[in-house]
Amino acid sequence: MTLTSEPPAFESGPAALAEAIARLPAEDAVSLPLLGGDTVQGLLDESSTLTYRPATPVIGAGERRVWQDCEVSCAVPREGALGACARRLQDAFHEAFALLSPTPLAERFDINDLIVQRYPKGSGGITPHRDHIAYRGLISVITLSGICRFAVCRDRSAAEARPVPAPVGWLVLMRGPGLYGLEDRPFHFVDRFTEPRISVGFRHDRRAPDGSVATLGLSPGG
Ligand SMILES: O=C(O)CCC(=O)C(=O)O
Ligand SMILES: [Fe+2]
Repeated sequence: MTLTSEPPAFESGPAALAEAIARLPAEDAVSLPLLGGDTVQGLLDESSTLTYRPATPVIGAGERRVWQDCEVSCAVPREGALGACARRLQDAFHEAFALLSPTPLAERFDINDLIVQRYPKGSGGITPHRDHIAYRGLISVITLSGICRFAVCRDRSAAEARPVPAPVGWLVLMRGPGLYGLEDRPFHFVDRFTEPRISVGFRHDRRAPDGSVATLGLSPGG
């Protein structure tokens, strides 16, 4: 039986996370350093053991079409390093929420959706899109390796693209519906893969049955 992994240390504390969250109504997405090299390596090691499938290359129809050029793994074990990172992130967000008044999110928020994405060098990335409406509150993406451009933009044509730094170990934090009572979702995209890249996304999916990664990840009696 595998032991549940220890939670990682974060390079940004609750105050820095709170400050980042408070900027989201105006900026749509912000980023900050989160994980040191050893932690990133542990997550990379685990990510290399997962099973991947090609992302559906085209989703949506007509003008709403989105192209995706990556592999995805949604089968992330809850008891490993990625699960421990999700739990730590969830706790850190709640510590940050407690520092902010009014509260940024007046609804349940737990991280119950983990996805690892692998993009080859030269990938077409993911064209401008909005994340699914079921992903509420805060959307987190941590870069584990590689280089690309992550940008927020005004529409599907990538108008007014504004890059959000996403170096290895950094958290890109994007607002999801419900944050500060805002229900719209920012358009964003990833492109310019000058190196292969691996990212991990942490989200709250309103459609998921009750039970966050935090609860699911606990070993019996733990
Ligand atoms: O890999 C990333 O940085 C996240 C890309 C994205 O926007 C998504 O998967 O919805
Ligand atoms: Fe997205």
